[in-house]
Amino acid sequence: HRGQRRSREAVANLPGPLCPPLVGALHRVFKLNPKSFLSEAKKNLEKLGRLQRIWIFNRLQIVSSDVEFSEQVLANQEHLVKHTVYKLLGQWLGNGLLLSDGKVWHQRRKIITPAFHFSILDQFVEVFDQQSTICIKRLEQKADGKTIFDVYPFICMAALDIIAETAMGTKVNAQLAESTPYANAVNECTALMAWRFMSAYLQFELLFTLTHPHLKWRQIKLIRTMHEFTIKVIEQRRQALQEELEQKQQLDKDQDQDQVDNEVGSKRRMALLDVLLQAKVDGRPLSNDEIREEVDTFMFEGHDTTTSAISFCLWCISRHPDVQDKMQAEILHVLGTDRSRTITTRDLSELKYTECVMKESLRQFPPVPLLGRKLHSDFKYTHSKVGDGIIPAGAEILVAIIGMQNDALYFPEPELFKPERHENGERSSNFAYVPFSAGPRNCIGQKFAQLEMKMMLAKIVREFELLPMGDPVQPVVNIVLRSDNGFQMGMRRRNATGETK
Ligand code: HEM
Repeated sequence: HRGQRRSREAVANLPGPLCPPLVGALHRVFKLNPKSFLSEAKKNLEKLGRLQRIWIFNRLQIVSSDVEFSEQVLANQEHLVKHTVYKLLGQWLGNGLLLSDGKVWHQRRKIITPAFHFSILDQFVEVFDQQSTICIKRLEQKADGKTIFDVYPFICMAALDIIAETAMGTKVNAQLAESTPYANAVNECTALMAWRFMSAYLQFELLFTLTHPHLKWRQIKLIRTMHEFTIKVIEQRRQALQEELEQKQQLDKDQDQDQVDNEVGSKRRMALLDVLLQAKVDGRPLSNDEIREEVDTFMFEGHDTTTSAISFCLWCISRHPDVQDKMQAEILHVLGTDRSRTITTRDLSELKYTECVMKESLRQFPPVPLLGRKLHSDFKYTHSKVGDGIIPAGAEILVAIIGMQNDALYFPEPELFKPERHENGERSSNFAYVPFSAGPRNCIGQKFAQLEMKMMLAKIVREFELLPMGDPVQPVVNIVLRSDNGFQMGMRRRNATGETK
């Protein structure tokens, strides 16, 4: 009780809604759902300011759209434990990089970082190119200039194919008719988790189990399907690597080095999984289960976020013909008229305006709209407006990326879609724009995601004119940011020089 009083005193300087003793702001929580979340948050922001404290029972939540405060949270090297809400994903992702903390996270982050090295990502660009081509073929059926459709499922399947092939080196054919049970399970499980995330009580495993036993059973089955598949792939890759190593040693004995490299090195593309198989922690390799947790984490983090990012960006492009024209001219200039030519990392690096379009869409619609930490010790902060203070151990902090990136203080007229604001890279604070987070727990897949996004956007805009047809997006927070009514648009094919018929 005394601890409670101390905590309440510690944050008394921060504004917050009325929080009666015992229950706290429970009345507010009942009002929240994914649809109301963003509008309620906006109302609170206008009423209470950028930094707020909210008590729910005896749990303290600090909600920050305040760049000065968020910077200190994100850059902090000690407070790296995730918010309780992330536990929802625990049975699927285990101790993978997204959820782990402490020593496990430190060690894993260190050995996984080289897996995202430029030389590895460079090989993946070929996969991005090939899978985007399949995506375009599938979109053709809708591109009659008249049909209104939701682009989301098309992008989602392409993103799933991309992450499976790059993370595991295995095709799952989500985009083709004969998709694997694994691809279906990832898709269904992601949807189930997003649905559970929508409700305050379904997030708790016990309450979910008690109220929806059939869905709990389904969840167990889906997770088992995914885990069995991932483990099988890991065992196969481990064996293949071993065989290659033996073959290389044999060749080494008889031939010169150049020939060995040619025959073995060029055999196949590395997958993120191969890097994990060769990694060692304190002299020992990772176990199959540890590797599985990481591969599952890539599968989840690496397709849901990019699908949201690409879908929102395509929708923004469809609603801004002037932006689309400028982007299309750049794509034509850099990639030329031969659509069969393979697109390289170098080509992508020259698409400067396209990059600004991506940045602007990630600003307005960040796929990860909020992120959260749980404090295991007191957190001291300094602040030019509310003064210096302490957030007590046990509290949870939510950093509202979406709030900071749509703040007129940092982005004048934030509701306007203006890629040009990123052209000279000027920003009053680096931490006002953090779609991939920042600091020690930032997104390890940032470069991967940017290359994938650029490839898909460039190829789709080169092939089709996106038309402003259908209803506007209705952003909702479903783990990642999605749109409640999909991403509606029309499309019309372009000829090689970019004109539409
Ligand atoms: C546009 C796409 C993406 C966005 C906006 C995004 C954003 C983020 C953000 C904001 C975080 C921090 C989460 C937190 O603090 O709780 C994060 C972490 C992470 N992301 Fe991404 N991400 C994207 C794509 C990817 C991809 C493609 C991969 C993998 C291939 C990936 C893998 C991860 C992992 C493993 C973490 C946890 C890192 C750690 O805690 O050490 N992400 N991402």
